[in-house]
Amino acid sequence: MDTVLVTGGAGYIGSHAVLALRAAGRAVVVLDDLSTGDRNLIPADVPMIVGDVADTDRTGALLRDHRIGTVMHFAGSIIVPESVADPLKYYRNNTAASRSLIETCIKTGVGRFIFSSTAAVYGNPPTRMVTEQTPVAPVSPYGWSKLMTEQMLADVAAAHQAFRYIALRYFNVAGADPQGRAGQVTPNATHLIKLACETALGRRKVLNIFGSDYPTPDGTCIRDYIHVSDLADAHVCALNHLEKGGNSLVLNCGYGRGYSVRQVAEAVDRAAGRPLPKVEAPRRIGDPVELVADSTRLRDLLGWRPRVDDLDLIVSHALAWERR
Ligand SMILES: NC(=O)c1ccc[n+]([C@@H]2O[C@H](COP(=O)([O-])OP(=O)(O)OC[C@H]3O[C@@H](n4cnc5c(N)ncnc54)[C@H](O)[C@@H]3O)[C@@H](O)[C@H]2O)c1
Ligand SMILES: O=c1ccn([C@@H]2O[C@H](COP(=O)(O)OP(=O)(O)O[C@H]3O[C@H](CO)[C@H](O)[C@H](O)[C@H]3O)[C@@H](O)[C@H]2O)c(=O)[nH]1
Repeated sequence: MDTVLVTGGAGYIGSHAVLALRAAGRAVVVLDDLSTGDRNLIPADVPMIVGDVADTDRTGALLRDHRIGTVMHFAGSIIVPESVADPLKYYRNNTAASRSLIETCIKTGVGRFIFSSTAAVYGNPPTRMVTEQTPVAPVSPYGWSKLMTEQMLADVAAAHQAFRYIALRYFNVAGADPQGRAGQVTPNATHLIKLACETALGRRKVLNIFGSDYPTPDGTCIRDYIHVSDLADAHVCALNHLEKGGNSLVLNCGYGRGYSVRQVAEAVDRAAGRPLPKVEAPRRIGDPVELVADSTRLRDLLGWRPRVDDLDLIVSHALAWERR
């Protein structure tokens, strides 16, 4: 079996994909510039090249030398408000860097590509449940930078028969490896479950609840939180699909049910054994009211079966990681 290249493999989600690939018996090589990642998140015997995916000479040599058959492309910049303040960083490190990497794949004959996309491509969707047919309408440069990469992949796959891809649109990724081998280290992360756990451990004074007047049962926003290990498994399913000759796909990744900000905070209270300090704050600009993934296609087309679909488990794994 061919080796899999995991770009951004020293980051939060990529490191869990490395663990899932190894558990599936696959050979893996990581390419990461360590701008936000950490070498310690991946097993010591996984080869890691420190470099930028946009460095075409180095990446081309890597693809050839390691006989890479599939690229899983996690590397990128991920902070939505930062993308509003510095859009060119996102069009460089997400869109342009992905263009370079895709071109290197075409030049070296790598025919399978699995891409980390995002629910941010939907912007503020008109319906509660989001299917892959829901119109895309990003509201941030981050969302656009990812949608442009999806479009490149579709165009390149149409032009080159030997190239197939799967774009996985992640909803809210959370939790940590149940065995404590990896978790979120991303600096300046703005994610609710990470911040709530940091607050529960006294590293932050208070958890802001951004908006409590939304048209939802408890007034706070609703999201579909997917355990990072289940998401990592979805990548192994995607790899199997492409290796069996399956066609290119765009797939939502979530569980299909949502929790409110307050419900998440209460789950952190339960995991920590005491209530964390919370304060009601104004709405955060750009937040959609409710984002829940219809993940029927992921289940039906890839045979994905979640193993940790439980908010209390997600939160307890995230808290255990923060305590480490
Ligand atoms: N975390 C989420 O909730 C979420 C949601 C949707 C999509 N995504 C996507 O998933 C992917 C992984 O996100 P994450 O949460 O693991 O973030 P992360 O910051 O932990 O990981 C990104 C990794 O990529 C590396 N990197 C960044 N730019 C690089 C470059 N040019 N060349 C080589 N390496 C580079 C970083 O050092 C880091 O290890 C990203 O593409 C992100 O957009 C994440
Ligand atoms: O301290 C906080 C942090 C977040 N929230 C709220 O919690 C919900 C979830 O917020 P996150 O920042 O955890 O996640 P987002 O839904 O904003 O965005 C995440 O999911 C998106 C896809 O849906 C993108 O992929 C993006 O990269 C990723 O951060 C939102 O209503 C937000 O307002 C708070 O109330 N307080």
